[in-house]
Amino acid sequence: MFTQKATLKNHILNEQQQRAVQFKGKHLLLLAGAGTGKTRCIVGRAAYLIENGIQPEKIQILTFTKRSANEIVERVKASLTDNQAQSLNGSTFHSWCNQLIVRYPNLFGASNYTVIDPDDQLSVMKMVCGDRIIEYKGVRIKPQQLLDIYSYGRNTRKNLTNSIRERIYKGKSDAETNDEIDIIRPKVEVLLKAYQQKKEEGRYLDYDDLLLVVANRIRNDDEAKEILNHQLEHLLIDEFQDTNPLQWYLLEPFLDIAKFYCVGDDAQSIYSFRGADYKNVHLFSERVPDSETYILDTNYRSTQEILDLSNWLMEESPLDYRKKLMASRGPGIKPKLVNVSSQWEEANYIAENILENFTENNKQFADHLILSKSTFYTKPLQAVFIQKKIPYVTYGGRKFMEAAHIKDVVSALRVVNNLFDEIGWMRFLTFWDGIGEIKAGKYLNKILEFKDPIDCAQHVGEVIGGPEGEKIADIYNTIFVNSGNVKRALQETYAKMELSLAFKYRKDWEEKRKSDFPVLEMLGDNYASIGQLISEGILENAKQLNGNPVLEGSKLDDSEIKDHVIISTVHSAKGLEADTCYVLNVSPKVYPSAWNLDDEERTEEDRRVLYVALTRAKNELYISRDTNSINTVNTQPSTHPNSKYFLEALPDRLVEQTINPYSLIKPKDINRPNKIDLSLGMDFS
Ligand SMILES: Nc1ncnc2c1ncn2[C@@H]1O[C@H](COP(=O)(O)OP(=O)(O)OP(=O)(O)O)[C@@H](O)[C@H]1O
Repeated sequence: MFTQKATLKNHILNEQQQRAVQFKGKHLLLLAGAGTGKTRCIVGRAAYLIENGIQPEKIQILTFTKRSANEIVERVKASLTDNQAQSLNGSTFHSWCNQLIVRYPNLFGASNYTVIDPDDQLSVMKMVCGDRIIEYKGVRIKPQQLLDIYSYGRNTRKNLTNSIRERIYKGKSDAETNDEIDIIRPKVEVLLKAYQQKKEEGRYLDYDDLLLVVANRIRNDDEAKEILNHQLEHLLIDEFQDTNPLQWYLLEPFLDIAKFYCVGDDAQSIYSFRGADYKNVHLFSERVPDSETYILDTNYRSTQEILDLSNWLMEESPLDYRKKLMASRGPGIKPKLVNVSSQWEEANYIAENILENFTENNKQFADHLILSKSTFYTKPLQAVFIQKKIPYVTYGGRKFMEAAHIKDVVSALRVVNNLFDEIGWMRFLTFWDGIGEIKAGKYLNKILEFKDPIDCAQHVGEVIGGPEGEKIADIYNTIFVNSGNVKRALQETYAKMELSLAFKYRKDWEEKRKSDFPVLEMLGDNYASIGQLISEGILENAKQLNGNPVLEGSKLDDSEIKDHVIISTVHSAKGLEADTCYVLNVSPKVYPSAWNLDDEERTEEDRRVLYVALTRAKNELYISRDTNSINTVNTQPSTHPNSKYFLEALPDRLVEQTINPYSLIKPKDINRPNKIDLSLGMDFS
């Protein structure tokens, strides 16, 4: 019987939510609008299952970011007593597959493989392009784009021709594009096959491989199904609208193993560029026998004014989202549409507004969330915040394990973990002064002839020779001896590399990088083996390490523990909410993007991006836009019928329109432009 205590302790549920949490059938799709309590239902469902006797380790929560996985698991733990949910597992798709591979190395046949991150993938692809210079020169596509085509094809399960069309030609299908694709397709094929070959030789798994390795095994091997059948009972999947065909290919065979609890909102699908297919939501009942669909439609986050604007935006769409959110909280303040004339002006008005809220309105910095389509656009804002001493963090930056100095140290561990890890060796060897790529390549050829790590430990010093050889052999041996104690291995390695690291990164060693190594050692303490650190650590964002947050760009960040404003891309803001939200640059040519105008699907995705942004606000919503671009549209409405600017037909009643009160006074110009003479200024004699 369902225990009221657990669910009521931390989250009150309405009738619809209660019914969803206590679902008795086999598979459920919980289809719900923004702020209607989807996260609350996932948390409640996990708590409900555990309270009703399901072992927590047989429940797997799948989310799109590590952050939301952690948040959900923490909330489940907090809602139960006696550490009941201690072993509950929440992870991303990649991380989950990786855990399965690590747990069953023989079953999945991937022991001794090294997981490579996007930077490493690029290194491999660059090597391939260097080896296949004729094909590479013939395609005029950058190595990163080749990887995009490859990953897009695998994630969407589209063929090479269509993947090239989508990634390189933005979906255009005119005759000219067809001819071009026909010419480059065979060369791209050669390069991608060489990339696959290179992965095979180095025993590398890229992120997509993790999913494919697990999916193919479970699909084709009854023994694998049988084993997992005993391990797993419930799969709780968040943001189901963002799953892509590859993820569905992975999930589908699990329908026989576990009960699915999928939660999603088709109006918040914003990942089609990564191959997400929100039709996974629409096709759910067809694809999943024994499934039911429940709906949640009462919004608890925002006031009705904020929802009226969000509802209007979706009603304007040619697609029928059938979403009309009603606020349980009732009316509040109208959203403000602030017209600014430059990015700096926008940044200043937001900063002033936040400071005013902080000093006069009793709000905290953490009550403010700033949303932008791109991180790049937020740079002036960050500069103004630094200048005005407003504490902030950014979401959507470089991850801890991807920082160069961390990768240097980890490369030493990688080569001990996998003797054939060419990328690891190249990084580790070239780290040392006096060893360039050519020398490193020569050493590598010899190193690859070693039989095993012991052979390598004994002879690597001779292969390299000189003091460098001694250092490398010393580090290799130290790690080898300490391979059962990851923290120790990291400590020793760092101690032996510290001087060289300090020299290599002398520009910002003290201020930025040095303090990351205690963090790396703490990270190491969480892993039982070096292999696990490498494969999982590369996937995990160390941002929330042992509850000690780490700043983007990898520095330990004190302000995270204190009060701070969050500056986030809309894509990283899924699931976030704040009292006051500022949505930056809601201008023509941005919503939708100028280059998406002739593509309805992309335009609609931009609409959903804006919808996600607007629905983050609880009480106050500020939307800013650049007056210069508005003028362009307003003066030419008839010549630009396809401008499709989302706010073009915005009814006055939905917003309060203001000119930035902090705006710089504009100089008064004359009406008609003067002519200029460009033949002046040069003496041709
Ligand atoms: N039954 C309820 N009573 C009171 N508050 C609720 C209830 N359900 C949800 N809320 C609150 O509403 C807000 C939104 O809930 P939640 O984050 O679970 O929604 P969501 O559907 O996951 O949102 P989104 O998809 O937009 O991120 C939260 O502040 C949550 O605490």
